[in-house]
Formats: sequence, structure tokens, C-alpha cells
Amino acid sequence: MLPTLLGKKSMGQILREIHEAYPNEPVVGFYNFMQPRLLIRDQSLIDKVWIKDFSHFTSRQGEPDLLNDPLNSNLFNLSGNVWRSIRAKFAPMFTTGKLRNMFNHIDSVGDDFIKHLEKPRKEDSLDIMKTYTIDVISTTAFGMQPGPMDDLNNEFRSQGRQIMPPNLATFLKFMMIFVFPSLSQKLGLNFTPKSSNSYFCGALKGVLNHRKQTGTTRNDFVQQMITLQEKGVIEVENPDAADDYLRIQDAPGMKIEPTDDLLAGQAFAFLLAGFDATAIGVMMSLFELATNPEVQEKARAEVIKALEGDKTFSYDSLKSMEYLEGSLKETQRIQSIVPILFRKCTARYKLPGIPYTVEVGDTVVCSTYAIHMDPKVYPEPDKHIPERWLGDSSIPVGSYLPFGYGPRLCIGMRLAMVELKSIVAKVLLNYKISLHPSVQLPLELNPLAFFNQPIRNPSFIFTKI
Ligand code: HEM
Repeated sequence: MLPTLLGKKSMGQILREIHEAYPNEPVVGFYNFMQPRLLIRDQSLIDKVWIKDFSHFTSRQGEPDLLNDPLNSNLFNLSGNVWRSIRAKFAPMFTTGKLRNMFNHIDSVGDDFIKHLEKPRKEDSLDIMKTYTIDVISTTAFGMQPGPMDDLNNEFRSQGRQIMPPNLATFLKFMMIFVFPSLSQKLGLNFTPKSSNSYFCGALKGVLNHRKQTGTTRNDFVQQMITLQEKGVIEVENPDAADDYLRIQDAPGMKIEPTDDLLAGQAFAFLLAGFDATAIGVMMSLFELATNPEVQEKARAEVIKALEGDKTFSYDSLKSMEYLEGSLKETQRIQSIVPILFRKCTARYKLPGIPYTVEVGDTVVCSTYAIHMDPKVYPEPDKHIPERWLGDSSIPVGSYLPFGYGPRLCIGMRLAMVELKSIVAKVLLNYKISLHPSVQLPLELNPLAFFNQPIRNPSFIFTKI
């Protein structure tokens, strides 16, 4: 891991190199500083560990204390039955019907974003995309209408930007938490600054109180959280096969009270887990379209066709844009924004077909970045080919992992795809996208960032159509 500390290579790149250096091995052991790690290369083994034998790997890292630290007890950090019970309570919030009801909030932030692009700007391209993704979380998860996009004093946005800047201090903190989770817990070290935690949790509790006192209602996550407090469960009116990935058995006998603190912690996790990765996703989707002009033209033609006859942007008109969806999936594959998945072993596990047992507390990882660029799975892996995803595309198990895999797959996956598709479709309809001549290709990855993200964000030229 020295190259990462010296600012030469990101963790994602190093793991990809380890994966590619042992093409015939199903697993490879390595050290992350002093901690042994097992890299699982073989996709059918990934399928076993991440899905079939998930009960042995229900954790990601250490376990926060639900009773004494409910604000940090979020879906990302928790494990075992506590995680299962909270996931089962929150999963219905992300189903098709619920997202369809929330679509107008996302759509309206997208319209503001397009107006914002029309004004002269000096902002870095990732900063603009972050304004969009923070505003989406603000309106959906915190029930707060975002102000004008050019308001530089907007507190919610500036607090959001301060949470996890991709710099050396964040990197060292993350390393400490990953490598020495128990010590970090004793030292009270968290992924996020305490000030951010209290600002966002305070904001959500303020909105919860206001709704309860005034009886105001709105189609958003806050309203669903209130339903969860009042009824103990969120109903799914029209079950959809596309929601299968959210189905999960509640933990029997587990009684978890959805207190304001616990709900605030989850909303903060949605912000934390969602806004940065989605902003990088929007930026890199535009980058892929700018560098693949034929794909851009085809995707634009599809958007125009889907909106023929005065149709407006809606959850359903977006659904019909299959080529655009294929392009977004290609971006997620090629860019592998989250380049590594990891699980902590929670029950001793003998790896099938291999003389090796994973002990409780051991961490296993897989390199999504390497798998997404494997020519055996994706011929000509560097090429952006949306057609890979059209029709009966059959991808082997454990081979497409941008949102993770198994029961702990990203709960916000569909929300992220709707956010991405909606904004990219709006940009395509209004602008031709090209790269500023100053952009140097290929883009270099930021060695200090946990995500795969460029060290210098590409600047775009948006030409009004
Ligand atoms: C392009 C955008 C996004 C990407 C690439 C992404 C990717 C991921 C990945 C790879 C994981 C780990 C899954 C695993 O370990 O198997 C994850 C977990 C998670 N994500 Fe996302 N995500 C995105 C957007 C969002 C959004 C918008 C939300 C908002 C709700 C969100 C909320 C979460 C949560 C709460 C978890 C933890 C789930 C659990 O452990 O039960 N993500 N995401």
C-alpha cells in the first residue's frame, strides 16, 4: 500500500493489479499495511461469499453501538441482525412505486441544474454535479427544498461538500478505520466529522418535528420515516419484479425502535453513501458521452423520440430509454466508481474447493475494477458499447458489481440510476457535450480517493442545441 501513501496509485488500482497478476488463482492473499486480506478473484466464489453463504459475511467492518450511538448506527456500518432488521424496514422506501411518487422532486432539481448550466460558470465540473446530487438528497431524504443553485451561501450544500474531501487527511482516517477498526472505535474516530453529523441529523430532526406538529405531508423519504414510526412498517402497494433486489427477511425477534436519532442516522447515511458517488457518476457519464460522440448522438435521438408528442420527463418515459441505460451501465462498468467490495467474516467459513478457511474477523475483498475490465467477460473492455446491455445480454454471475452484490447491495441503486438517467437525458436534450481542449487524456486516477475518480476533473463545453 506504500504507492498509495506516496500518492502514486489508488487502492483500486493496486487491487486491480494484484487481481490481474494471478490469472490462474481463485484467491490471492496480501497485506493491507499489517492486516492480512484475502482477494477473491473467481467470480463463482464471489457469488458464494457475497450471496449464497452471505450468513458468514454479514459485516463490512466494526460494529457501532446502536443504543449509545444511534446517529452512527446506519445501514452502511451495521452488521448481523441489527443491520438486517433496519434494512428490512427501509427497503420498501426504495421500491419502484415509491420512487415514481418522488420523481417530481428529482425532476425539478434537474430543471434547475439545466438553467444553472446556461449561466457563465467558473465551478469545477464535479462541484456542479455535487450541487445536483446534494440537492436531490436534500429534497428527497431531508424534505428540504433546495435554494437557487448559484447561492454560494447555501449551508446544506457547503456542509455536504465538507464531509469527505478526497485528500490525505481523509485517506489516513479511512485507512485507520479499515486497518484498526476496534482502536478507531475506542478513539471515537468516524468516517465523518462530528460537526457534519450533528448538522445533518439536526436538520432531519427539525423537519420531522415540523411535519409532526403541523400535519404537513409530502412525497419523500421523511414522510415514509414518519409512517415507519407510526405504523412500524411501510407498505408496498404494487409489488414490481424489478424490486426483487430489495427483498429481505426481517430478523426474527429483533425489536428496533425507529427513534428520531436512528432515522436521522439513516438519512445522513443516504447523503454520505449517495451524493459523492452519484456526482462522480454524472460527471463520468458525461465524459463517456463526450469521448464517444456516436453514442452521444444515438442516446440523444432516443431521448427526443421518447419525449415526442409533448411527453414530459417522467419515471416511465425514462424507463423507455434503453440505449441511454446501456450507456450509463457502460460508464459504471468502465469507470468502476467503487473499485473494491469488502466483507468481514462473521462465522468461520471453509472456502469451497480450496484448502483455506476464513476465520471470524478476517476481511475478504474483490476488485470490481479488475472484473469489469476482464476481456474474457467483456470483450474489448475499454470500449463503451451500450449494445452489450440490450436484448438478452447474459453476464456471468459475480461479474457486474458497480453497486455491489448480494443482500448488502446498494439500497440506493435505483434512486442513483433515476438521478443519473434523468440528468443525463436532460443535458442530452439541451446541449451537445464535448471536452474542453485543456483536458489531458487519459484521465489520471486520484491516488488518495477511495472512489475511482480523476485527480483533475474533466471540464466540459456544453453547446446549446
Ligand atoms: C452512482 C451512485 C452509487 C454507487 C456507484 C453506489 C455504490 C454502492 C456500493 C458499491 C455499495 C456497497 C455494496 C456492497 O458492499 O455490496 C453501496 C452501499 C450503499 N449505498 Fe450506494 N451507491 C450509489 C448511490 C447511492 C445512493 C444515491 C444512496 C442513497 C440512498 C446510496 C446508499 C447506500 C447505502 C445506504 C449503502 C449500504 C447498504 C447496506 O449495507 O445495506 N447509494 N453503494
